[in-house]
Amino acid sequence: MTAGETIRGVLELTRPVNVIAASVLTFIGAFVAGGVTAEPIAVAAAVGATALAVGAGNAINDYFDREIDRINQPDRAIPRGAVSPRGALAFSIVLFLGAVVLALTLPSLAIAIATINLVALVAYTKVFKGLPGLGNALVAYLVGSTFLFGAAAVGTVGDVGAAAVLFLLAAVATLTREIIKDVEDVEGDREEGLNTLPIAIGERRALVLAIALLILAVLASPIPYALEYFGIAYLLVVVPADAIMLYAAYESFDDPTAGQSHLKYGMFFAALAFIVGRAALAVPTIG
Ligand SMILES: CC(C)=CCC/C(C)=C/CC/C(C)=C/CC/C(C)=C/COC[C@H](O)COP(=O)(O)O
Ligand SMILES: CC(C)=CCC/C(C)=C/CC/C(C)=C/CC/C(C)=C/COP(=O)(O)OP(=O)(O)O
Ligand SMILES: [Mg+2]
Repeated sequence: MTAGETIRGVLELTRPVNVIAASVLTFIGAFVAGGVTAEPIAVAAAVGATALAVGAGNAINDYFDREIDRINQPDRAIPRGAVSPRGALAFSIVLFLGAVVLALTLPSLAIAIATINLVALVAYTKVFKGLPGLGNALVAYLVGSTFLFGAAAVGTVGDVGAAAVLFLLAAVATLTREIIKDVEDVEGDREEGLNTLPIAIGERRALVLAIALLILAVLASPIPYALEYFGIAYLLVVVPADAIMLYAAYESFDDPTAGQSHLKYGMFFAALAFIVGRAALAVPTIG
């Protein structure tokens, strides 16, 4: 294994796309709370803590999942031999420590959220992942919590309503995708004795539950506009995002791999709608 292959493997452990996406969500939380210009250092610390925490959580997940991934995802860094299990664990610990250092510079509510999240990230794979629906719900909470964390980092959760609505929309959409991902991973999860939701209630029932949850989130997606948290530009972006997410969930009945992947694109597009919607409020002509 060359040094370049090892470095690529280590970076891969963090799942950099998710690191960037989750960091953007934390920034949106601070943005919606109106604190980005007032508290730029705190926003930077919160975004940095999120990035390190997500990288750490993904790396420790791959460390604990190394045997499952030999079945489900053999091309991942540890099963393909690019990174040793011990190396992955050590890397994760360093990232977790960095997240703690940055989080400790923030207000107490943000520190409390970070503490809960960091413990959850360590515990997820070994404690919650194999419990039907609970592991999915924990990941959904973690994604949604970024909005609360960003708002808390700037010293105010602002209008709690705005952060709470974004929390719920992101959490429910993530819960849908996590269930679909578990349908995709049924073979390896069953080999490892994990009692995930699709294994507990059946793959089709799990997919029906997943799409039902997403429909609820899509029906609720105009709320940020209706409550005037976001401008009309939000609707122009979130409606196509909703369509992509609904199609992806429907697609999952035949192809959960394609469905969960396309659902992620729709979710990222929805996150863009949050940014555009809030920015539009600052420009009265397109508010
Ligand atoms: C209806 C509506 C408007 C919903 C809002 C949807 C929204 C904005 C969701 C946020 C999704 C997002 C940007 C998440 C950040 C990326 C992330 C950390 C996802 C969770 O990762 C766990 C996942 O199991 C990792 O698997 P994979 O993505 O395949 O590596
Ligand atoms: C705000 C702070 C301090 C932290 C935020 C933490 C966030 C946003 C976490 C997002 C979710 C995340 C990174 C979870 C880590 C565990 C993980 C990778 C779950 C999914 O893994 P598996 O269920 O094993 O499925 P795959 O490994 O096949 O993707
Ligand atoms: Mg895993």
